[in-house]
Amino acid sequence: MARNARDWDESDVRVRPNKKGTRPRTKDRPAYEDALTGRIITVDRGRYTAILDEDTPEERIVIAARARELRRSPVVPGDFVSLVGDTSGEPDTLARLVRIQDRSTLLRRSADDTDPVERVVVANVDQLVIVVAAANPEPRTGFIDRAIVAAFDAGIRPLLCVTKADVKDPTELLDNYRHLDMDIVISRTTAQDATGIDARSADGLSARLAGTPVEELREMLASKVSVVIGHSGVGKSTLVNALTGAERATGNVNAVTGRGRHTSSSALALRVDDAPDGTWIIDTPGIRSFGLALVEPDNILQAFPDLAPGALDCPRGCTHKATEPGCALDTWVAAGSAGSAGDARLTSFRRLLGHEETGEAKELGVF
Ligand SMILES: Nc1nc2c(ncn2[C@@H]2O[C@H](COP(=O)(O)OP(=O)(O)OP(=O)(O)O)[C@@H](O)[C@H]2O)c(=O)[nH]1
Ligand SMILES: [Zn+2]
Repeated sequence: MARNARDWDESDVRVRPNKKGTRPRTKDRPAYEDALTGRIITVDRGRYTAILDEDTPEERIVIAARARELRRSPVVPGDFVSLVGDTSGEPDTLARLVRIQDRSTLLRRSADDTDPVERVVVANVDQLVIVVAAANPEPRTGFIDRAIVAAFDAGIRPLLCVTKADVKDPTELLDNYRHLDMDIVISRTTAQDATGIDARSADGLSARLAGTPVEELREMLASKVSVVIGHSGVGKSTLVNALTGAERATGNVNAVTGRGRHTSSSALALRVDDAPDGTWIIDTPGIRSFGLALVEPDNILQAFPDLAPGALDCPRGCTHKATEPGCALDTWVAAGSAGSAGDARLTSFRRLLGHEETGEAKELGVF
């Protein structure tokens, strides 16, 4: 089962327990009754950029520092936080961030599959947009499957976006995902004399993307907060820029973040253009994939809904590994119940399952 999103709050974040067992945050809370709520857009060297009074005439960007008692709690893009002190947003002012509000979802990862240390990536996102290129770089199903598992485990809806369909037909890749209830967008560039959306990439070059897929994606993002991940060079920046009008690479941050240059290594929430209020996309330049050390094996299986029913016939305690003599998944796949890509799906599932033992996933270049 997916974790219930409502079960998450900041106490799930790795905070070292207070020795006395008291929780100062709770004790201090009444003092912050006049605090204002902001949405964190980005975090950079101990400074938290928040947007306040969103979509009102008073909307403003406020920079904040964390209160002492929160020093060990990660604050990430997408977090709603309570701010006190100078929340005017005037130049050179600094507000104080006193509380991380309860999170609806929390996307975490371990640095790799054997690293139990969790890092919080983003909070309160509804969707994970997994961006892969049809070619150049070659798509890796292991990467996609791993991201789906991470999304499933966090109670976040995954979407798949395949770029560069002009370079290669992605049909074969997509055969792996036909049996999943997952929305897929196929993006491509179009001829310079055709209509489309010109968008700059991270390398400063402009590509003209076909309009229809970008509009499909824009609709899927509407009124939601989505986080995008993808390997370098897949066209993630181009896509994000097409949706937001931001030109991150050149340092011209979206109007919403206002001042200053943005270091392109930290995650940044951007408003989606021509979309309803509350439509945000969080770009994650440093994050290419997820270690799954924190994910229960059963949640890995549940993220493969084309295989999961086959495991009902497994012997009790079956680990579903390739070495299990009685694993019913082999029969399930051989019978065609998981479709024509069943073999590849089972291999991918087992590779993710085996992660904790071998580190093999990494060596095989699944990342
Ligand atoms: N042929 C083709 N090229 C594309 C497409 N989308 C993006 N590109 C090009 O691919 C290159 C990489 O695009 P970026 O947007 O910089 O890729 P990225 O995923 O942001 O890469 P990093 O910034 O390194 O993370 C650029 O030269 C783009 O113009 C596409 O659909 N088709
Ligand atoms: Zn089994």
